[in-house]
Amino acid sequence: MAEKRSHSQAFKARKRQKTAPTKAGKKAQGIPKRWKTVTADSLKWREVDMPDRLDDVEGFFGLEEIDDVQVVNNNGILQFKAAMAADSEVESEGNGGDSESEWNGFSEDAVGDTTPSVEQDSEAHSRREKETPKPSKEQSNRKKTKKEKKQNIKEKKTISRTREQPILPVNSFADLQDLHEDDIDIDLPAWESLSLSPYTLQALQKLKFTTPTPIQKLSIPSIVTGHDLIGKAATGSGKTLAFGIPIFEHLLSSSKNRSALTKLPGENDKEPDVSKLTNPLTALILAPTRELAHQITDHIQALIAASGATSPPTVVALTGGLSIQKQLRKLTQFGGADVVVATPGRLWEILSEKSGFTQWFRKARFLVIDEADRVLQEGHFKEVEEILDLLTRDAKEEVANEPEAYGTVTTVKATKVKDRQILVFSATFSKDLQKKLSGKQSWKNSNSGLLNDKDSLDYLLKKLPFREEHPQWVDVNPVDQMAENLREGIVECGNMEKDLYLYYLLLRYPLRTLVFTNSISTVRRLTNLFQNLELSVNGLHSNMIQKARLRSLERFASPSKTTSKTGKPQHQILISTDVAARGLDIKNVELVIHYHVPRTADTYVHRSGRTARSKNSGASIILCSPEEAMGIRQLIGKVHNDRGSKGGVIKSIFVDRSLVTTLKTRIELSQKIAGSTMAKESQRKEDDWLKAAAEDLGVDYESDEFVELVEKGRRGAQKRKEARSIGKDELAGLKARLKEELAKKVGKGSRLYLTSGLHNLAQRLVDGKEHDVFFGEEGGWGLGDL
Ligand SMILES: Nc1ncnc2c1ncn2[C@@H]1O[C@H](COP(=O)(O)OP(=O)(O)OP(=O)(O)O)[C@@H](O)[C@H]1O
Repeated sequence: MAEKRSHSQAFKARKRQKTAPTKAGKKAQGIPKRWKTVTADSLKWREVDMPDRLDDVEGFFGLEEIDDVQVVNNNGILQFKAAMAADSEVESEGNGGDSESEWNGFSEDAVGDTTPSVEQDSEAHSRREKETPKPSKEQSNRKKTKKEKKQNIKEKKTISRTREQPILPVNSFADLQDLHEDDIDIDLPAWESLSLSPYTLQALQKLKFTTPTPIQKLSIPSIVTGHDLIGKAATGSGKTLAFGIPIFEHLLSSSKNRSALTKLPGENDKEPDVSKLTNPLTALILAPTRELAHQITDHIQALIAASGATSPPTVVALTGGLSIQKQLRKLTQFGGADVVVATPGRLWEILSEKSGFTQWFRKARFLVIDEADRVLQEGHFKEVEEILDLLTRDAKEEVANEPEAYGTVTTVKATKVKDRQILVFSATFSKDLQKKLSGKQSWKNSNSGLLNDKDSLDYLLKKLPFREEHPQWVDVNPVDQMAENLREGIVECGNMEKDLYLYYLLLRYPLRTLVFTNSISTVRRLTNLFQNLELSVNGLHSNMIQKARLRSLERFASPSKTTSKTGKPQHQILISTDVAARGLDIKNVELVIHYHVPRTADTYVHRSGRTARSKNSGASIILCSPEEAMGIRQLIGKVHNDRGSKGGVIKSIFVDRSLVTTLKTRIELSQKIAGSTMAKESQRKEDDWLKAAAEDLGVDYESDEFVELVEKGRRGAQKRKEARSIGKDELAGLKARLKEELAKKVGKGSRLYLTSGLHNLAQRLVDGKEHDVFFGEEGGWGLGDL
C-alpha cells in the first residue's frame, strides 16, 4: 500500500512522477478558453514506470506536459492554471484567490521581474499559443533534446534559488518538492525507523551521518510526535540534531501555513519593523554562550542546506557583542525568522526594550533550552527567569492588552503556550530530576552530585510550561557522564610549577589542545607566556570583544601550520576560561588540559567533553597541586559515581622529570618577558585612569602624595613594580637569551628527546595505546590512580 512505503521509496516515486510523461499529457483537446487556479497537490499526478533512459522519455519533465495545465506568473506569484474542460483532470482549489477569472495569457505587466525563470518560459509559451496555430500532437509531444532539458532544469533552479527576488512563491517548501531534480539514492537503513522526510534523509546522507546517535534515536520520534522532552547524553553525542531534526521536520510539514517570503528592495537599510513579522516563529533555542549560539545556528543551517531546500527556512542568532540592529533586521526580513538561537542576555535586551517583539516570540512552537542546567542555574543568567515569565504568560491575555504589539500578524494562527513543546538538553543533569519534576520526590531530599543550587533549579524547571504532566525523560547513559572514548589523566606538580608542567605537556604531546583556566588574567598571562615560547597559542575569555573571540576560535579550529624551520606541524593551542567549556564542537581537539581544577563537577564533564566527540578519541589531563588534591578526589568521585574514589578511572601520567628540569630556563625567561610586557600594558591603561582620578581629586598626578596613595591601594604592587622596572635593554637581552634557549635541543639523554618522533607518542596518549603514559605513579600527593 502506498502509505506503507518508506520515505525514501516515496521520494523516488515522486521523482519518477515528475520526470515521466503523463497520460494526460498525451491527450490534448484543443486550446482551452477558461482557466482556473489550482494547487500543485490537486493535480492528479499518476505514477508511471521509469524509462530505462532519459532519452526515452516522451515530452518534458513536468507540468507543461500535462495538457490543460499551465504554470503562470501572477504578479510575481507562481500559479498552476487548469483548463475548465468537461473532462478536466484537476480538482477545484476552492473559493480562494482569483480562481474564477478568465485567463488570456500573460500581460507584459505580469512579468515585471527580470529574473530568468520558468515564468518567462510560460510567457513565451502563451504568446506562441496566441500567435501560432496549435501544434500537432506529434509536434507537441516531440522528444526534447538533452540541451533543452538541461536548460529547463537550470531555469527551475534559478527561480528557486533567487532568494533576493522581490516576491517568492507562497508555499516555498511545496514548490521545492517539484523543483528538486537531483537523483540521489537514499540509502540510510539505520534511520528508516524514525520516519523522517526525504529532505532530512537527503541532508543526513550528504552530511555522512549514516546512523543516528542513541540520543537522536530515542528523542526524535518522541519530539516529532509532540512530546515535551528532557534529554541527557554525553558530550559530543549529537544532541543538537536530536532537537534540530524534529524542528526541521516540523518546518517541512507545516510549510503550507507559511506566509509568503517577502523581502522588499532596500529593506536591509531600514529600521527593523515589527509589523513585518507575518511568519510565525517555529523554534526559539536558548544557549548559554554566544559561541554556542552561533554554532547551533550553523549546525541547523548546515542541515537545511544539505537537505536541498532551495528556499530554505531562516535561522537567526541573537547574541551579545554584535550589532543588535543588524540582528533584528535579519530577524524581520522575509516576514520573520523560522528559528531563533539566542543567548539570554541579548534576548532579554530585545524583549525588554523592544516590546513589539514579545508577542511574536511568545508564539514559538518549540522552546529549546540547550545546556539547560547552566542556562537555568539560579544566579547565572538573571534574565532567564524574566524571559520565561514573559514567554509563558497567557497568550490570549496579552493579545487583548497589547493589540498593537502584534502588528499586522492578525491573520497568523497563534501558537498558544499550551501548544508549545518544551525541549531541554544537557550532558549533566541530576539523576533525580525526573522524579522531582513529577512531584514524586522533593528536591531537598535529592542527592545528586552534579547540580548546585538545587532548590532554585527546581523552582525554574517548574516554571517551564511543559504541556505534559510528565515530560519524556531520555537518559542515554545514566551511569557515566563522560564520553566513551575519553582517556582521563592527572599530573601532580607544585602550584608554582604549573606553567612549567603545562609547557612540558604541550611539547611532549603536540596535539590540538584546549587549556582551561579559572580566570581571565591567567588566560592573558599564559597566552603571552607561550607565544614567547613560539607555540601557536590563542586566548579566549569573556572580556575580549566578540570579533576577537570568534577570530580566536577560528584560528584554533584551522588546520595545523607547518613551521618552515623544522617542517613539523605546529599544533593549535587555545587557552580559555570556561566560556569555551560548554557545547563547542571544534573538530579534532585531541587534548584538554585543566590548568586550574574546575570549580564544579559539571564543569569538569563539559570541559573534558571538548575532546573525544562523536566517534573520536581524546584525552583530558588535570594539573593538580597538593592543595587541590582533596578537591579533585571528591570531584572525581562525583563524576564517576564514586568509582573514582576506588581508583583506576583517572590515571597518573608519566612525567619525565629530567626533561622538565631542562625546560625550566625557557619558562623562567618567558615568564619575565611576559610579566614585563603585561605590566607595561596595564600601566598604560592604569595611567590614563589615574590621570583622570587625579584630575577629579584636584591633585598633581606625579606628586609623591598621590603615587604613595595609589601604590598603597594596589595588590601585588611590588611584583608589578619590579616587572615594570625592566628596561628596554634588559628586555631585549631576555628575549635574545630566550631565542638561544629555544634553538637548543632539549631532552638529550632523557627518556624523551623532544625533537623527534613525538607525534606518534601523542597519538598513543589519545588512543590509550602508550603504556608508559598512564602508569600510576607512586608517591606524589597520594593520589596514585583515582
Ligand atoms: N548521527 C550522527 N552521526 C555522526 N556524527 C554526528 C551525528 N549527529 C551529530 N554528529 C556530529 O557530532 C558532533 C557533536 O554533536 P553535538 O555538538 O550536537 O554534540 P552535543 O551532544 O550537543 O555535545 P555537547 O554536550 O558538548 O554540547 C558534531 O560535529 C555533529 O556534526
